[in-house]
Amino acid sequence: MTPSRADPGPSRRRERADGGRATVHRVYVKICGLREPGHVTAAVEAGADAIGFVLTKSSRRVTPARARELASAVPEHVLTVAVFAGEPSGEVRAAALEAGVRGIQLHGDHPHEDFTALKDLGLTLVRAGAAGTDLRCGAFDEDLLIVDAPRPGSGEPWDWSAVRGRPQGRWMLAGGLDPSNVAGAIAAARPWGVDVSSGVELAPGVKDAGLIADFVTAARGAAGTAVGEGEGRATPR
Ligand SMILES: O=C(O)c1ccccc1NCC(=O)[C@H](O)[C@H](O)COP(=O)(O)O
Repeated sequence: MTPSRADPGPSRRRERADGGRATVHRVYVKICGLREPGHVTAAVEAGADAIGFVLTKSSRRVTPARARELASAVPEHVLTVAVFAGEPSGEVRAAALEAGVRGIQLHGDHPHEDFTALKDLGLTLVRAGAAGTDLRCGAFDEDLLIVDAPRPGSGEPWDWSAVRGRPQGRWMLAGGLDPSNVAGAIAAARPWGVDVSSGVELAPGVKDAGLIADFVTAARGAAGTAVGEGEGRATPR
């Protein structure tokens, strides 16, 4: 992984009310399930770090060809990710190459071997699962980890605070986030980044540019956990 792809930039030192100094980490933001060029532009202009295209069974599904079309408009500094859930690694490989994305997200019960089988592509690998999975980013040789609700893409909130201090490394919180609750969720779970789909939609699969901008602004107003400090302590890849 090229560091800039998933690098949130330098943490800032902020003066605390008691005169001490706290490190404020710029929260990494991924907007998932995009299907329209206008929404891709909205996410890029809002300052998203990563954009996801769902290539698995979902109301948000796009074809690899459509994902390629959408990804072609995304600048280099924004990570483009193809999302899969349960497909064999050979199928994932072919679809991701056709889509021309820079990252692959495997959701759910993909075994370690699937990540190993895709490693030679040189793409950013993202592992996603619910809180019961291994919460160490890198445990499956992945570059980024998403800790999600039991039903991905459902928009259902869960007890985000339950994982506070448990995941290690570059991990994103997901599941039921929206512009109104993302700052509270970040305060509760102290993730390195956040990922959203339903919370920036008007209806399943229908994104809204205003909600995307509101979400990025709200997330960026919150202080995330820098990897290697406090609850986020880990050795990132
Ligand atoms: O978005 C989907 O429809 C989807 C379907 C199957 C596997 C994964 C899917 N989405 C993956 C994501 O990364 C979502 O952004 C994440 O689950 C959060 O979704 P939401 O609760 O809707 O914000």
